[in-house]
Amino acid sequence: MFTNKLLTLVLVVQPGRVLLGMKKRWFGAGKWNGFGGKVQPGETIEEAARRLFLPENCRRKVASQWMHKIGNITFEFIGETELLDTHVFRADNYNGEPTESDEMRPQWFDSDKIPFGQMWVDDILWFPLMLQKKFFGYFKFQGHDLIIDHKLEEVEKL
Ligand SMILES: Nc1nc(NC2CC2)cc(N2CCOCC2)n1
Repeated sequence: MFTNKLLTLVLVVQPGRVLLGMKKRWFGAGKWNGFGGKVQPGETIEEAARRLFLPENCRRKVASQWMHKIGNITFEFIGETELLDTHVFRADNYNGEPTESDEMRPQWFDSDKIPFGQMWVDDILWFPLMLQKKFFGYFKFQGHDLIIDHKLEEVEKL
């Protein structure tokens, strides 16, 4: 019997570069990743993605279509009953200046120099899809560094 934890992940992709953040604490600390986290009770997945990515003073200024959903990845960890149901968005029209927070230290990376060695091990598998398509993914992990099984499927609609 599994329970689902709803999570968001926002990637800012611009011509030739991707914005990532160095996670400074808690789950995934020490890894580069997109921006996101837990969906709170009473908010939609999209509202959570905005809240977790946009600083409070910018939220009103950014139109709702500033991001679009491009993926949904389910992570299972052997021996654990909670699945991470992660909803992935791209925010290509974001032209703000990313600022460091308690959680994340932002940095731009050339698209051909993504630091996969310092990221979750699944990222190298789905990032190429994220740049072009929409996709469903499923990853079964043993611990946090070993992928036992995975599926990736490009889709027209999520
Ligand atoms: N890129 C990435 N890869 C993940 N892999 C699974 C842990 C093994 C999780 C994850 N996030 C989960 C937490 O919320 C942000 C995104 N983000």
